[in-house]
Amino acid sequence: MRAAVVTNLDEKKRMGSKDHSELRFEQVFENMQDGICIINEFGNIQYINDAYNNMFRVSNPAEVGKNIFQVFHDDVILTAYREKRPVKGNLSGHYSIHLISVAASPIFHNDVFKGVMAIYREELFSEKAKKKETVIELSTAAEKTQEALNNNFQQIIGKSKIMERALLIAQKASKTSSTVLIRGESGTGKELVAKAIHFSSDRCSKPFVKVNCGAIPGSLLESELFGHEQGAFTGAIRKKIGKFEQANTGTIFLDEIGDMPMEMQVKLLRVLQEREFERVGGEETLRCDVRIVAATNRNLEELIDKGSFREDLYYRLNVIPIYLPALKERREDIPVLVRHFLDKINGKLGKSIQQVAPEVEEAFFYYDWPGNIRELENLMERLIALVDGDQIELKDIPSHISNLYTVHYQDDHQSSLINMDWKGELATLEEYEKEIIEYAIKRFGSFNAAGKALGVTHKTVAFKARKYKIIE
Ligand SMILES: Nc1ncnc2c1ncn2[C@@H]1O[C@H](COP(=O)(O)OP(=O)(O)OP(=O)(O)O)[C@@H](O)[C@H]1O
Repeated sequence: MRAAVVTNLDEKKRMGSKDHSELRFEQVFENMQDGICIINEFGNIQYINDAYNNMFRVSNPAEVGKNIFQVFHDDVILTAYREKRPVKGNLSGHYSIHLISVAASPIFHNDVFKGVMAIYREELFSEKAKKKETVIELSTAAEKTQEALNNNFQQIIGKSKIMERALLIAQKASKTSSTVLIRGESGTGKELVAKAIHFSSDRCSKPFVKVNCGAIPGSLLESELFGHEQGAFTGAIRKKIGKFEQANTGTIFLDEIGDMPMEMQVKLLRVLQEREFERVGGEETLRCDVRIVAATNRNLEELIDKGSFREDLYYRLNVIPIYLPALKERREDIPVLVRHFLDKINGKLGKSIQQVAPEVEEAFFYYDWPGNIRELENLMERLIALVDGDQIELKDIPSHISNLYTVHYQDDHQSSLINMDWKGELATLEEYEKEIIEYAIKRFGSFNAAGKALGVTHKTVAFKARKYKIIE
């Protein structure tokens, strides 16, 4: 079966064993103008072609191997995967400057589900697109340069393609009143983006109200969101206006939405659907005109599977999804962020640290930043406050980060095989392979990252690591 051959294509390509029919498939896909994405039965991206990369402004090594629930916000492929049936649809128009139609089909081999293949087509010449020609031209220009982001978005630092793309989508979203769901690990800038959306929208002079749905106990959240009447419960001494009323005509930012208790999710769903609610203990139904921006660092799809997040609410919130990449996914932004924080924090603390030493920059580059930009910002503030000279040196930074520079420096200068021609002898191919696999795992810290650097899948790295007894 064609599709079954296709699912194994990328894996086999990487394992170096493809037959002629697979090669032909690959050539066909690479030359197609339609974007192709193939995911396996576990939802991991197995293959994407060049057209897909161009359409979504992503790159193959960064995307392949990731799980669709982490990177995709495309309901068509997600539904085809979840329900194992063919699904057709359009992307909402926030992914690209053009309308993109998607056809996703499940792949079965001997009746066993093997994954999904999706085809993406930009409807460049459709009547709809023609009418929007001017808008498209403007958007094309906008996509090409960071300068096209307005002031609010320019405060959000990041030159990487992946970040630029997220910000452009957010800026487009700000021009609509649709609900936005911002996803990303803690400290990736979700709140910053939510504010930029509000202040770029035509509601900018109206209130922006934030609610941290994870920090407020379930019992209090209802009155926090919708308010209460006097005497509604013990302690309700006077009437309270809730966040939805406060945000009327403006924007409400529902942070940590994944932590909202189930019973509140039903109530929120009603507001999303009907734009109305009652205060706790009240009879009167109040209407509100509020733009909703929600954010989460949780995997909502997993929560839905576990039964702790409502699927209907998920679809209501996920109208315009925006994914903010972790800092380790956009390491090329680290120098520009460091520069930004040097300028910002020097000003705040009245200091004049000029720069970080090149070794520090290198150590920052190798570090994974689990706390993302918040962690980098806090560290820069600490360093700027404590360092006396005009440069931040390797000795100034925490050892768990500076050690990375030392390890890389030693690796670069002591790799025995790379410099082993002292006897004029070559190692066997297997010996080279063992050393490079060992080196990559040590250097990148995970099979996934090592695989990306070597251009193979994480499974291949794990397989070879076991084969050479690098790990048990
Ligand atoms: N791209 C960026 N440029 C400049 N500063 C940034 C950027 N991203 C985040 N920050 C800064 O990092 C800190 C954390 O950002 P923010 O609170 O928006 O993250 P978050 O994703 O909402 O985090 P959490 O999920 O923990 O609420 C803030 O001080 C913010 O100003």
